[in-house]
Amino acid sequence: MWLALEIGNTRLHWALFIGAKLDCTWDTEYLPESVIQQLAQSHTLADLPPEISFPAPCSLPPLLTIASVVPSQTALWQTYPHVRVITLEQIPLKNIYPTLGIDRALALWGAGKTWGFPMLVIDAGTALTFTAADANQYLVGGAILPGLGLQFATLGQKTGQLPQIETESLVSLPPRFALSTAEAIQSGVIYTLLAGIKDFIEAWWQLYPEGKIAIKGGDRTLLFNYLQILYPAIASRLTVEPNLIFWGIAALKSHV
Ligand SMILES: Nc1ncnc2c1ncn2[C@@H]1O[C@H](COP(=O)(O)OP(=O)(O)O)[C@@H](O)[C@H]1O
Ligand SMILES: CC(C)(COP(=O)(O)O)[C@@H](O)C(=O)NCCC(=O)O
Ligand SMILES: [K+]
Repeated sequence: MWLALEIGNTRLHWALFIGAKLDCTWDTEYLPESVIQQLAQSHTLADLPPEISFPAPCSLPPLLTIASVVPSQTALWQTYPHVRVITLEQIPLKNIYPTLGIDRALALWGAGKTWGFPMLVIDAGTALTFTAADANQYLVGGAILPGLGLQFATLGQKTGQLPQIETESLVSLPPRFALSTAEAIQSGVIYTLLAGIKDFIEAWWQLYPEGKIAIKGGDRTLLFNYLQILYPAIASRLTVEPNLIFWGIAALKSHV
């Protein structure tokens, strides 16, 4: 049994593996150093700090594997006794550049190993990223832009009169030409984000007409639902899967 931890820019994503089998996954907030120390000293479920919200009714896995794009958080978690931090060199993709995010590399590897290459992964997380590899598992490249939550947060924080829009408050598509401030922000951010995603997907299919696409990240469901309404032909070729990074980690385990 082993634990995997993906550290994103908003929160922590956990997975419990039994051998190579992904048993369960869950998310938590960032945890303070005191909780990490408590986790390190825990031997049974009863000792566990409640913040971990560990779901398995059994003894604690000794090994923790971390994939992080937040250096300050990596440093914090390195105090855990049996920790393994995944680095880019361990990922068999070719043509990767040294500062590529480990989350992007792992998600692409996990998706490609599962469904095949060419593969494009869209990560609708804190940042929204596109990351693609060709049939020979060469990184084609990608793009990074502010994610849905970050676009709303930036408008709320860097202007004098705009309210903060919460992504949880979004349900149906806003009117395109809005007559209130809140809906005008929603319209601007959502329709341009979806048009941008559509444009990247079309460019991907220009390059690789049979190229596969997977979407992950905290805003995946919301964006996928909107895509189904606006661009159903595109949505029908997308696979929604939150655990691509953990699949990537599992695929590495058998590789190294
Ligand atoms: N419980 C939640 N806590 C935080 N963000 C959430 C939650 N549920 C959905 N989200 C959405 O997920 C996005 C962050 O994506 P996520 O993939 O979790 O982040 P990261 O991996 O970058 O830490 C935010 O923009 C937010 O809209
Ligand atoms: C682009 C990211 C910030 C995405 O992080 P996330 O939104 O998943 O927390 C992360 O993958 C990162 O820091 N990448 C390094 C730069 C690059 O990939 O080129
Ligand atoms: K991520």
